[in-house]
Amino acid sequence: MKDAPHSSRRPKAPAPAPDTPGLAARRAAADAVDTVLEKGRPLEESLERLTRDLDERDRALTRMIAATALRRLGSLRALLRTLLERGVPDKARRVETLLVIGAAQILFMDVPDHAAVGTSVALAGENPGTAGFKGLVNAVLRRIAREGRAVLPDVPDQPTWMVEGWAGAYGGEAAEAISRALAAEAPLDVTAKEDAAGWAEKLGGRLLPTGSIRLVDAGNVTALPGFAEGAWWVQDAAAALPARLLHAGEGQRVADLCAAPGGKTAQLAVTGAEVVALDRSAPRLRRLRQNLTRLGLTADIVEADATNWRGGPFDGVLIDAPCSATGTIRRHPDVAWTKVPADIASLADLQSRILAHAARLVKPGGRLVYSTCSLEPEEGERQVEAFLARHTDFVREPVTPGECGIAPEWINAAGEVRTLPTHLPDADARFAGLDGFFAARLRRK
Ligand SMILES: C[S@@+](CC[C@H](N)C(=O)[O-])C[C@H]1O[C@@H](n2cnc3c(N)ncnc32)[C@H](O)[C@@H]1O
Repeated sequence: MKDAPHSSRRPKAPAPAPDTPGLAARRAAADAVDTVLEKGRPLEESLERLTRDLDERDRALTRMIAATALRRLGSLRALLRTLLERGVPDKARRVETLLVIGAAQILFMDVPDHAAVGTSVALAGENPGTAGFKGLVNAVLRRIAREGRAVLPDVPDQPTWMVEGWAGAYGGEAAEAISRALAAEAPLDVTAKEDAAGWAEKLGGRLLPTGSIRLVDAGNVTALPGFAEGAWWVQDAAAALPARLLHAGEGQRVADLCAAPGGKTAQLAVTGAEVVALDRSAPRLRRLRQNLTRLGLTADIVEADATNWRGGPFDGVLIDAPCSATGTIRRHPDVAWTKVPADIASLADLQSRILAHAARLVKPGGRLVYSTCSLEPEEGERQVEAFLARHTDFVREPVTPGECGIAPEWINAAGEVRTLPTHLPDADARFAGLDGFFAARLRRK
């Protein structure tokens, strides 16, 4: 296809009527995608601000469009490169965003093509810098609507450096499969305070071998049975494993050193152990407090830095360390585009400082569980190797197959948990997958 003329001589297009159906949602979605890509800000944060004045339906539509566009950005950008001889105009990056959100709706969402095309064209017309590209947006999106998914290049949806890193860690074929799995939407997993089987039935979900409950097409989470009364909380099935590995219980004192917003603190509190929930972020601790209140659980909440906090000693310490979160791209597709390789190195440095300090808080004979929701070995396997080389008073306590419902293929040769988005396959793709998590259990001699 030839690019439409990039005319700047055209008269400025009139602003569309503010009540064009669905236009506000698309504008917010485009703004959210721009904020993620240009400022590196998390999608959730942008959505909260940009959808404040929208009704519930439009908020959901905005979220779905922005998330789908970011989830499939690699192949959508490749598609645009094949369709635009001269590429996306450099001075009008917004044009690319309007094409990407339009194509995401046409190819991956249940939205009438004319609505996807019309709204992107209307948004192009709103801005003097993009109004000259209305014809191009219209022509490209109409062609995509005509040709459908057949024209989509089969390339990874995440940045090349990321996928190459996974190929180095897991092999080329596995990396391709991980990349594909991360481009799928994740199911909703929840952890029940008690009676997981009963709640699985009441929620119409599946009880997984690990004890988590998996739901698909769940809709508004807060409207589900048991939410208001605090019977369960949202937590990916893989994210629920590290706290279980501590085997905390009554009579024990345990510390959750990177605790907010409290998914793992809640798991530890349910066991009857005395729990210190520490985090350095006050706003995130506010969410932790709200979550524990809803669940009717208690913990000693501490705002402090885990690299120098004085406390303990504890029978068990959990470090769910701050990380690149590349294992959660199914749920947070912005992560693929807000992280750069240098982030991995600086996060690895923080992780090793937290680990080194946490070692001092563990009683002799006590356990230390270190976890990250990252696929990067620098934040998992390498981190633990380096820790053990420096701390000869700690040894690995290998995870055994079947323990906590953990499948043998989720355990590496060293006895650490390494889940991948390709794990827990299912004939019904909506039920498949796990977040990519790493968890090692260590014991102080
Ligand atoms: C992966 S999140 C924890 C998620 C939490 N464990 C859960 O299951 O809900 C990492 C947390 O580490 C906190 N954090 C980052 N650096 C920290 C530090 N130096 N000391 C304490 N907490 C820190 C962040 O504020 C963030 O809440």
